[in-house]
Amino acid sequence: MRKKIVAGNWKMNKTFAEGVELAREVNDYVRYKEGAEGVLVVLGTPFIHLAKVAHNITEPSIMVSSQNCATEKSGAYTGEVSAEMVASTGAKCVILGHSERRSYYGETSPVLVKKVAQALDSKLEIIFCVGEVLEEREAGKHFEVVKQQLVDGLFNLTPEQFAHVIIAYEPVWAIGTGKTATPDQAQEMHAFIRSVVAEKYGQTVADDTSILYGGSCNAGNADAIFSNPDVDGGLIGGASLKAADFFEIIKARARH
Ligand SMILES: O=C(CO)COP(=O)(O)O
Repeated sequence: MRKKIVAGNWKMNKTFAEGVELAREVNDYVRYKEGAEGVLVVLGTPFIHLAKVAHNITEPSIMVSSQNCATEKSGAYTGEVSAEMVASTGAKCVILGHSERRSYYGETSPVLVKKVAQALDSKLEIIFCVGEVLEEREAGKHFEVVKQQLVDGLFNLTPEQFAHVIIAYEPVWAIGTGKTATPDQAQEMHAFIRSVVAEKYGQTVADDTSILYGGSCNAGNADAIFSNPDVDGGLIGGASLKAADFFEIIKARARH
């Protein structure tokens, strides 16, 4: 179902104690302060924080997520963490296909297809990231690139499986750079993504799909980005690392 979502991707930040404290603060904001009504909040923590954070969260509107999972269920894969293990912590979601994983760890679409299958097998929701690099945008290839990432990574799914996917559009040139896409650029790409989903799965499924924007989204620009009809929320990196900043973004999502 299409939802208003604000997801934090902590990336490789926060010691265990710091992460547990940040999650507690976010939980308290959502619980005791006004303004987060109707927003699904996701906390994308490092693996080692998952069990404790999932255990501590009291608010049903907060979902705990990992930032990756393995391509296999179990076995001799030193250093890997499976979707089944993630689910066993109480986490309900996994972020897959982030551009940092695609570029630094060689995650190609065939790898992502396996990870998506594992996540679905373990009943995890999936935040699936797509987005073009600067050269691709400058060459006018951004629509083509994003469509190919969707087709190659997700479109082997049945409509029932696809219902567990949230799409995050993250233009790589906007991630961690302070250079956000303009609200018009975000809307244009989100509408395009929805049309590509509609072509494959039909308009009803497309209308039910949540599409998040990510890339230098913060309390100052969230209102403008979230006011677009095809932007259902945000995937937030740097600005998710302080509870007060993150809560401002949650409130901005709730307002629109
Ligand atoms: O990559 C992102 C979220 O997944 C965005 O990161 P920033 O919000 O730090 O630009």
